[in-house]
Amino acid sequence: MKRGVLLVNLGSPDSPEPKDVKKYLGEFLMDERVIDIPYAARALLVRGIILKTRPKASAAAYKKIWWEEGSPLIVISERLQNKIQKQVDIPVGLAMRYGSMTIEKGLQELVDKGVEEVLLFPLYPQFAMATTETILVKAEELRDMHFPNLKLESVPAFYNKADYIEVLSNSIKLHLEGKNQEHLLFSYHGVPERHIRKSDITKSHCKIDRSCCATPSKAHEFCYRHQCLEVTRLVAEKLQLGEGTYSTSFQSRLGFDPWLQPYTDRTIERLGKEGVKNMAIVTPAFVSDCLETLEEIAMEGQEIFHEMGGNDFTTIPCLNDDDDFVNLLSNWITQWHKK
Ligand SMILES: C=CC1=C(C)c2cc3[nH]c(cc4nc(cc5[nH]c(cc1n2)c(C)c5CCC(=O)O)C(CCC(=O)O)=C4C)c(C)c3C=C
Ligand SMILES: [Fe+2]
Ligand SMILES: [Fe+2]
Repeated sequence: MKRGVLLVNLGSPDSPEPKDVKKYLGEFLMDERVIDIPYAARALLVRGIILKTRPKASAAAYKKIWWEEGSPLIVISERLQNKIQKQVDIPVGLAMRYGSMTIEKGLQELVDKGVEEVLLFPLYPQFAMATTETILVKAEELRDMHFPNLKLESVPAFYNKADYIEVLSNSIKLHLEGKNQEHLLFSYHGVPERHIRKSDITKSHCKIDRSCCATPSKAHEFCYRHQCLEVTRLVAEKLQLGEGTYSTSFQSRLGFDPWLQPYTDRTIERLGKEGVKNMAIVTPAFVSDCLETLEEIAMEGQEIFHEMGGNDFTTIPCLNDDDDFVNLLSNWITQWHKK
């Protein structure tokens, strides 16, 4: 069987104009795995409330980070794809879960190259229903509708793979050289707490308390919170970070439901108030820099820190198309191809 790979990331609007942002947010937020409430309530919330105001504000934020070549997330994902393609012998496609670079087009391009078996590669280190799961479900739906003979496999969450932790830790170390930060904050994209309970395959383990994510359980294969806390723990171990010099928080909450805590903006505020003058922040839920890292963290986060009296605020870039990350993903793809 001829094999190929489809890298899949989240997606971005076609442009930072409010009409394109509205179209993109409409598709994204109407996904039942992102806003997981019944269809009628979701439509009312998204089309009746969120899309009336958010596109203008989001478009203004996108304008601040947009590159000449396009959305950073898309441009970086394309660079990653091109570099991986140079290292592996099978076709490597790229698609986005939302927006114009659809998974359907990505699968079609691979099929046109004669591919009969596709390795779906969600570009997320941690599993979440709003990211990995929605990609896999969408790809299966498309296969059943348009490509009935195509075989699909997928790469599981890679948050705890030793070689990934090594590449991430080395990148953090490199970007912190000579920085002397007092605190390193690991900020992950948040999700509503309800998502964690829904993904708990044991239906009883996840209590979102101090101990559940540290107590071994089958639930952890699909527990976003456990997987984020593990990345922090493993990197801290590798870099020998001292107790109290690092912590974990969750960013980008939307709406009024409780999301995973502590929240990043409040944590930055607290650190500044406590007298921390020099902090750094890393965002390991994202493999590519995007709106949430370039604007929410590097711009807004920095502003909060300075307002609270902080001085140096270092934002560590995502792994993007760094050579070590390219080598890592290419190795995994080659291993799969040879199996
Ligand atoms: C209920 C809403 C949302 C959930 C749940 C959610 C989960 C989630 N998202 C990412 C990664 C990204 N999200 C990005 C932008 C973004 N996310 C939401 C909402 C939810 N995300 C919104 C409304 C937006 C758009 C921007 C805004 O209006 O604030 C991005 C950036 C995209 C870009 O174009 O740069 C990424 C990446 C993860 C990993 C995740 C769950 C783990
Ligand atoms: Fe998001
Ligand atoms: Fe847990």
